[in-house]
Amino acid sequence: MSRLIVISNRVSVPKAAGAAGAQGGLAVALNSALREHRGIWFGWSGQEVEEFTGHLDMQRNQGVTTATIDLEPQDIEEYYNGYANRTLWPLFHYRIDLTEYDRNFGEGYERVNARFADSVRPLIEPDDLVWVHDYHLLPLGSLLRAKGVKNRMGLFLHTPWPPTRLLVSLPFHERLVESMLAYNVIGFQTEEWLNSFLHYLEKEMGLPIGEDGHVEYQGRKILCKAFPIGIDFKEFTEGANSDEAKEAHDKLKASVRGRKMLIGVDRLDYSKGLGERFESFGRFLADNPEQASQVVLLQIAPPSRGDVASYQQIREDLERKTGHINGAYADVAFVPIRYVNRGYPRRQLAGFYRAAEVGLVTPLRDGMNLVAKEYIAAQDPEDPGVLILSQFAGSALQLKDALQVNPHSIEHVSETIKLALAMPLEERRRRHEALYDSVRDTDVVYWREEFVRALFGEEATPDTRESLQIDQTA
Ligand SMILES: O=P(O)(O)OC[C@H]1O[C@H](O[C@H]2O[C@H](CO)[C@@H](O)[C@H](O)[C@H]2O)[C@H](O)[C@@H](O)[C@@H]1O
Ligand SMILES: O=c1ccn([C@@H]2O[C@H](COP(=O)(O)OP(=O)(O)O)[C@@H](O)[C@H]2O)c(=O)[nH]1
Repeated sequence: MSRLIVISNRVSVPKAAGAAGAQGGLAVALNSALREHRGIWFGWSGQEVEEFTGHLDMQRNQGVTTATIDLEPQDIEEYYNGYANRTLWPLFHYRIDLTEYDRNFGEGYERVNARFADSVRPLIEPDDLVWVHDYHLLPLGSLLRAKGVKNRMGLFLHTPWPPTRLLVSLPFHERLVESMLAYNVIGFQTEEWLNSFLHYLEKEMGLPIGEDGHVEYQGRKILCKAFPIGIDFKEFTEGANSDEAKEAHDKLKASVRGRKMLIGVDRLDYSKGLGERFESFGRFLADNPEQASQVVLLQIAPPSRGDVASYQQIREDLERKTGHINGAYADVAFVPIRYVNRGYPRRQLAGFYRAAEVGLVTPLRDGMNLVAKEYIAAQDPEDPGVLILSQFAGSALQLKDALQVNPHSIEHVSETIKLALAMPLEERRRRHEALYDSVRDTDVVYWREEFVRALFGEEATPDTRESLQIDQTA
């Protein structure tokens, strides 16, 4: 019977969890996918050990078996802080101004990918499906192939894939992309990132692209396809109806004392457009003085990747901007921006989302953005809030009934805040209904089933599909 072996940099075991909510959407989505499957989730524990031993820590938590390894300080510096978060992350988010090309980072990246391959290899049985996640582990599939793994293997990239003109600024880009072609399936969040990847294969490698998204390389067929990720709709909406969510809602509502509220929830990351968002809110206050004391922005921003300088800078920048706006518009009993540097459990977040008249999701570039979907799922359908969504988030391709904005345009976002706050109930309901249906129908279960189905490929049989609980009628 086939099992699913999921491999990602970060594994959501209590030991690795850190502050509530600081793990981001990948951990949230995979936890939910793994609960449904027999199988193993393998990755880094998030812990540091003086010297790498390869020791596997196996645990079973809430129905999910995890296997984790600890990494040594040089690994974390060169692989996680270095190549993953100072080279690939900014490059994949179109920020070549922040991208650092340090050869040591590349070496650390290859070393840690080799360590992942050595450690996970003994766990893989002949019938297993192997599902690798994200930019930390692009070459892992080819390293496993070199170790004799013949299983079907898939890669899902949670971030954007950059245009070819940007990607070619990466030294050894050819080697990186070629290593990805060891997978049987390569998945992206949206058609936009998929098309950028196919463009690279065509223009830089001269590979013909089949109409169905198949690429032929060295006699093998690789399926390249978009699989937009969703939220765990069932779990989230159950949580949104919990006492914890209601309490969080009521407390927050009481604290704003009749004022309208906008909410932002983002890891403290420059890709999330927080600086531009604060400036836009400041512009709204300046342009609408009659509303300036009647509107509050709650920004929840748990710190992320704090060892990387660009993340320290964004933190300083936001503190300065918050101080500036609050200094200008606060009075003794009121501050317009509540800027909170900590994470909250999702049940409480659900209560916060529901208490806010406007969800402000304005990344400059984002693979998907699950917060946008959670905001919709948390609303009261009778009196829903309005989602303002960046046109550069992957989720914008699905959430067409949101008020879409260009987050770089301070004026546009400021005007859209005004529009959202004044939107009549009927229009709010109409937009929400369409958004809600989309969030419900393309949830994380749908995403997982679609990807696993593709991973099975032509070898899927009713028996193996049943063993992975794939909908037999789909
Ligand atoms: O593990 P960290 O370094 O703390 O970062 C957290 C995660 O951030 C990124 O999340 C992405 O995945 C989401 C779910 O698919 C998607 O909605 C979002 O747009 C992406 O930014 C990163 O890709 C993950 O690997 C990290 O675990
Ligand atoms: O205080 C917080 C902040 C965020 N999150 C969760 O972290 C995820 C963020 O995912 P998203 O795709 O929006 O962005 P990412 O951080 O993965 O780039 C969402 O499920 C949020 O509910 C959370 O649980 N608590």
